Amino acid sequence: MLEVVNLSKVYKKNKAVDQVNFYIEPGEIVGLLGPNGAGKSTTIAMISTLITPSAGDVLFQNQNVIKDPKVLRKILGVVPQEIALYGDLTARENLEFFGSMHKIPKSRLKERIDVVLKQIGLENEHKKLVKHYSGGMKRRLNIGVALLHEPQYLIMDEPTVGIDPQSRNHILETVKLLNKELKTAIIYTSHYMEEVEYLCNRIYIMDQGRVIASGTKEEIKSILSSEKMILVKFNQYSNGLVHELMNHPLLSNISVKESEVSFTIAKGTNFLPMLMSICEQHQIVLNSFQVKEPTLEDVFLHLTGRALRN
Ligand SMILES: Nc1ncnc2c1ncn2[C@@H]1O[C@H](COP(=O)(O)OP(=O)(O)OP(=O)(O)O)[C@@H](O)[C@H]1O
Repeated sequence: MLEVVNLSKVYKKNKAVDQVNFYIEPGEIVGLLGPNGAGKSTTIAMISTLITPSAGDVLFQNQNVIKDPKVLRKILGVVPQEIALYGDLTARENLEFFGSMHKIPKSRLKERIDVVLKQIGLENEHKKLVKHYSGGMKRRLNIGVALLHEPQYLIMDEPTVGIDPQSRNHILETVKLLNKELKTAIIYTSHYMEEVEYLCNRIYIMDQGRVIASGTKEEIKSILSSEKMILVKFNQYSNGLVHELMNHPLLSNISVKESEVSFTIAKGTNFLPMLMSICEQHQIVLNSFQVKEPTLEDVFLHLTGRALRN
């Protein structure tokens, strides 16, 4: 098990990471979800022993890896957020270079490179210079580099930022496959809640350096179990009606998108008749009234009063 205990990083007065605790067991996919600046990358950099914590510990099988990172480096692969590749080399040459840095013996490295190129779907593109790759292909190769030494644990820092949908799907499926077939444990950071919801067994939601919620998807969503989420659509946008809903004492977490309004309300409240009469006052037609399942985004909004994506 890999574990972080009361991990903190302070830059001058800014607490980038503030007493974060979490763990990942072998074979799990754990999500680290949070908006830009939440502290995900800093947490990962500390686990990867790239930066030194201001306080707290990183433990692998109860051994402190900050003091002695050798064991961890053998079993951990890290996919950084920034693309770290050489544009004037081909994919194969990049893998050869990074493989030699990991001190993988030459005979074994060739075999590993062939396997990795297949895993990342670049087996037919390995002779191209990386500077001629699309953004998505570079992202895939960035992942390949981290897979060369067959890590049991893999950390992926926002691996799908800024790429085309096809490459994004390929990366999501690669993550699933690595976990299913090789039992690789994966820490997946993202601010795309749908990715984390799709991939992860357990999730930690971070905001402003702290973990503000954690558990399985179901456990996290049950934070909202005393409330129901409602989405209503009107025939047109009305300033007066929106103003009235915003100030309604029974509603919270109101979000308005043109003529659609979503909000939460205590379970057991029959709001429909009240809404009909508000619509009548403002001469607006209610086109639909839908009770929806909470998402991780809704939980984040509930806990912080802000949307996950900015
Ligand atoms: N080297 C640094 N010096 C000073 N402040 C830093 C440094 N690195 C990060 N920070 C600050 O720490 C906070 C957390 O940043 P971090 O990059 O860990 O967040 P994040 O959740 O990974 O965000 P993103 O999704 O944008 O990568 C931010 O306020 C950031 O400005």
